Amino acid sequence: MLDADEGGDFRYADSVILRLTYGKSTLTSDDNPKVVRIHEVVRNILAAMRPGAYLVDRIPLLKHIPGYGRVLKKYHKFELALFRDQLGRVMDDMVHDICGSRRTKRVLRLAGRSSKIHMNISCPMMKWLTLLRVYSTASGIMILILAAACHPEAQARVQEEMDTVVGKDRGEYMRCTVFTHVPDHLTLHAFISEALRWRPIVPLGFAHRATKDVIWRGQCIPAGATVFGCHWAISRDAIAFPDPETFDPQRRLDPTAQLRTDMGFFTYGFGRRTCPEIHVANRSLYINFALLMWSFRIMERPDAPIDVNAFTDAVNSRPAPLEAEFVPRMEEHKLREMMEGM
Ligand code: HEM
Repeated sequence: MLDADEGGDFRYADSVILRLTYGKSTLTSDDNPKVVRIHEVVRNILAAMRPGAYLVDRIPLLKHIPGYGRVLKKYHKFELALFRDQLGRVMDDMVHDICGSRRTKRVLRLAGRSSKIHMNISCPMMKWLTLLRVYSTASGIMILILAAACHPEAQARVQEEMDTVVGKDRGEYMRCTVFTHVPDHLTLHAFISEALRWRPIVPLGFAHRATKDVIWRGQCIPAGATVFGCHWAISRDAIAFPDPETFDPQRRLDPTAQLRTDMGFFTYGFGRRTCPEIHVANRSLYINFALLMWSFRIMERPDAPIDVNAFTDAVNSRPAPLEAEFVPRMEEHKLREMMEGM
C-alpha cells in the first residue's frame, strides 16, 4: 500500500530537504515528534493555500474584522515555532563550528544579523525554507509510481533502456549513471516529463499578484489581482499536447529518438518566480525513479484497480493511497546486496 501521508516516500523527501536546509536530519520515524510537527505544518499549509478555501480570498475586507482568521494565525504561530527551532539548531552548529547545512548558514551569514532573522522569519530570504516543498517531491514520486503501474508498456521501454545502458549486475554503476549519463536515459526522461504533464503536481499553479495593471489580449488585469497560471489547463492544451488525456512518453521524443526541446515544461512554474530548487527536485525525482525502474517491475494488482483520477484536493496534489506490486527484477538477495553497497 502506498500512502503518501503514511509512507516512506515522505520520509525520504523529509530527510533530503531537511538535510539540505538544516544540516543533519533526525527524522527517522513517523513517531518522532518533529516529524509529526512537520506533517501537521504541511497539512495546515496545504489546507490554507487551497484557492477559495477561505471567504477572505474573495472578500478581502474580512481580514479587518477582529477575530477573523484566528485559525490561520494559530497555524502560523505553530509553523514559526518549528522554523525557529530548526534555525536555532543551525545557529548553534555555527557557534560550535559543527558541520551542517552550508546553504542555511550562508543565508544567515549573508544576513549578518542572525538574531534578527531568527525573529523575522518572514524575511524573503527565508522563504525557501518552506516545508510545503518537501511534499512536492513526495507527490512527484507517487505520480511516477502511479504512471508506471498503470502503463506497463511505457515502463517496459524504460527498463529496456536501463538494461542496455546500465545492465542488471551493476548496482555500483547506477549511483553515478543517474546523474552523469543523462543522454543515455532519454526514455526515462521522456517518461518522467510526460508523467508530470499527465498528472501535474501543482495543478492550479501558485498564486501570483499583479503589481501593476497589465493589459493582456485586450483585458485589463488590475493591480492587486490574484493570478494563477493553471498547470492543469496548460497540460490539457491539445495544440501543444495532442490527445492530452493519453499518457504518451513517446511524444517527448523526436523522430531520431532525441528529447524534444520545443515542448514546454511547466512543472516548476515559469517566469521570475519559477521554483529555485528545480535542480534539487528534478534530480531527486530522477534518481529515485531510475533506481525503482532498475530494481522493480511495478504492477497494478488485479484485485486492487488503481483509480488514475483519485487525487487529493490540495494546491500540491498527490495520488490517493494505492496498492501496487513491486516485483524485484533480479534475485531478491542480489538486489539487497547491491542496494546495501550503494
Ligand atoms: C517536485 C518537486 C517540486 C515542484 C513540482 C515544485 C514546484 C514549484 C512551483 C510550481 C513553484 C511556483 C512557481 C511559480 O510561482 O510560477 C515553486 C516555487 C518555489 N519552490 Fe518549488 N517545487 C518543487 C520542489 C521544491 C523544493 C525541494 C524546494 C526547496 C527545498 C522548493 C522551493 C521553492 C520556493 C522557495 C519557491 C518560491 C519561489 C518564489 O516565490 O520566488 N521547491 N515550486
